[in-house]
Amino acid sequence: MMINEPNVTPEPTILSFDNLSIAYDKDKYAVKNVSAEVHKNSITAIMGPSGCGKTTLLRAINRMHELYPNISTEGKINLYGDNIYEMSTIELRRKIGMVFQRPNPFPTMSIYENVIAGYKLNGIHLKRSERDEIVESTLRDVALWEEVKSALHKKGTFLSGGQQQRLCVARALAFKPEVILLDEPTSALDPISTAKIEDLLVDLKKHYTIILVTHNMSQAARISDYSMFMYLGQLIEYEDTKTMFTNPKDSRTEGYLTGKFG
Ligand SMILES: Nc1ncnc2c1ncn2[C@@H]1O[C@H](COP(=O)(O)OP(=O)(O)OP(=O)(O)O)[C@@H](O)[C@H]1O
Repeated sequence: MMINEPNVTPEPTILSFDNLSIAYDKDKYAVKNVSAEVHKNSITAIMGPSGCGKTTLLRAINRMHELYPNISTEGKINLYGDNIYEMSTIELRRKIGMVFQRPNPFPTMSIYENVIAGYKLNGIHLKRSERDEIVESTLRDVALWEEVKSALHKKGTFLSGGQQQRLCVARALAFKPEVILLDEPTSALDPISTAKIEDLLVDLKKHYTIILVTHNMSQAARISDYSMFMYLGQLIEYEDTKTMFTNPKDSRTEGYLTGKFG
């Protein structure tokens, strides 16, 4: 398996989890006492068996988990030291964008409208020239511009699955967020589209911080700088990816990585 080499100097912290616990129902914790610091301009993979709390932890970072009715959250998440639970969700979601498992461009919107959908939904008016600039530069960032520049006013859903997912990454990037969250972004894609998304993420970490939930261990090994292993809601191990894959400290991490469960 190809394993990403660790960076020589660790990047500064951008985001920290401070004793975070989340329960969907009273006393039924999906995330338990998670404390960790996420490094800026790097890719952090969250791994672990089904139901271990990966998606809940990821959604807590832009407060999407609050959409569930009886959810309770204890502890804090800080972005550059500021508690995200004290920010407005609008402000927070401009700083922390999200890409989902299945490509989900807004079906009634064109490619062009999808890229700038966040501005429209937030009632932010842009001049035509500003819109054009954001659409072109963001589509260039996700390596989609050349493929779609003559079809900008066609529906986003007319694109292939891999192109649609790059469009969804573009939609998340249009506000120039600090952090991009991705929940198994390639699990619905073929190997060629998956490789393109992986290359894109490695390229994007120069300007953004990326947190990725993945079931695909080789993907985590290939592209992530840091790996978290979760089990029954707890963060069992968090290391640079090379250490995690070559020298896991906890027997549960080792068991997962060697395919004993998952
Ligand atoms: N909406 C919900 N209501 C109640 N319990 C939930 C809800 N969503 C998740 N859970 C529970 O919380 C725990 C963590 O789920 P979560 O989806 O975060 O795990 P996951 O590691 O992302 O799983 P998977 O890999 O299968 O997507 C599980 O026990 C799950 O059953």
